[in-house]
Amino acid sequence: MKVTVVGAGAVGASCAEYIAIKNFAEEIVLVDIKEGFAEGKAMDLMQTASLNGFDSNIVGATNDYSKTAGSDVAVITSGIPRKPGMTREELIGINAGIVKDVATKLIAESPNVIIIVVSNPMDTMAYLAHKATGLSKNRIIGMGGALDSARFKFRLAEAIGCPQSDVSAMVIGGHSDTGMVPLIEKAVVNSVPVSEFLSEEKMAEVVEATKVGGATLTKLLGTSAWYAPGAAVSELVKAIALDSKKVFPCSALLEGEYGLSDISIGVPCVIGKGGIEKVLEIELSDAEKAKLVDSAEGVAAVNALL
Ligand SMILES: NC(=O)C1=CN([C@@H]2O[C@H](COP(=O)(O)OP(=O)(O)OC[C@H]3O[C@@H](n4cnc5c(N)ncnc54)[C@H](O)[C@@H]3O)[C@@H](O)[C@H]2O)C=CC1
Ligand SMILES: O=C([O-])CC(=O)C(=O)O
Repeated sequence: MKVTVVGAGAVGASCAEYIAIKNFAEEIVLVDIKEGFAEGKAMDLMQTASLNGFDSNIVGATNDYSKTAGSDVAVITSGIPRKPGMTREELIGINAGIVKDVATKLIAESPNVIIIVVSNPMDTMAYLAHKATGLSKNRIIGMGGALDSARFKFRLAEAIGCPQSDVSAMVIGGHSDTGMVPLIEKAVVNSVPVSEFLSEEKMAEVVEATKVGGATLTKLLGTSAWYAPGAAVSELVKAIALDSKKVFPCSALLEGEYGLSDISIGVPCVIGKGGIEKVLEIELSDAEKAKLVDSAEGVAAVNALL
């Protein structure tokens, strides 16, 4: 498998590192507009190969898309991150132009590529990538829910005092501070509902901490996070590479599912070699449905700014 990662900054380099360490890709191409930056990150990462025990070849390129030709998967992380106090939506002005340009260049070199959109505001950038490229809906995956669900599991395990590996939980909806819908009623610790362990008040705290997970880290770091985002992307790429049919919440273009259309938003998806192979329409409670509809209104309002 050949994977391109556009943007060799914090998230892009983390994606490349986790993909390399998981050792399922033959080649990883890092692309950035900053002269020499991607080449430097690629060389630095390649010097970890004997230490970390991987065989992937990592190459860097300054804005040279010919190096990306024949990619199976391309991850778009190019663009600016938010600073403390900002929302993801405020990044649209700069990032929309970058995502549109990059998506078009990627398709020109790799007509069969599956694109994973990471740049924020992610749901709107995934929607824009659809509009700009006309690719079929299975081939554009917005990454947000995989990360938000990992943060939800972290918060649940912390509150319950159990290992994260025992927690199964999912966040759907828009990847925004107010739009995420952590499905607390469906969250379990090895099949036991989390309500057996946590009070209503504690569950509400966990949900709130999950929704502002990115903002909390941005305040601490001065810029947004990269380790968990990179790890989340690497798991999506791995599911495609291994055709594993794993379920992740991803921002998918909806055509009537959940009563929503003409919008990319986080819903559970089966991920395999075809990208989004299926959007799963799970049973939602009335409260969950109402939150998803609210979230979709928020995403649609941002899409209208394109
Ligand atoms: N969807 C998600 O869950 C997450 C999304 N993000 C988003 O990912 C994006 C990247 O974040 P960071 O890596 O922290 O930022 P960063 O500033 O560290 O890296 C971005 C890189 O993109 C490059 N770049 C800018 N324009 C480009 C172009 N036209 N072509 C190629 N490269 C270009 C920059 O030179 C820079 O190296 C941000 O928009 C951030 O909000 C970050 C974390 C999670
Ligand atoms: O918070 C941000 O701006 C970056 C991001 O999407 C995340 O870490 O969830």
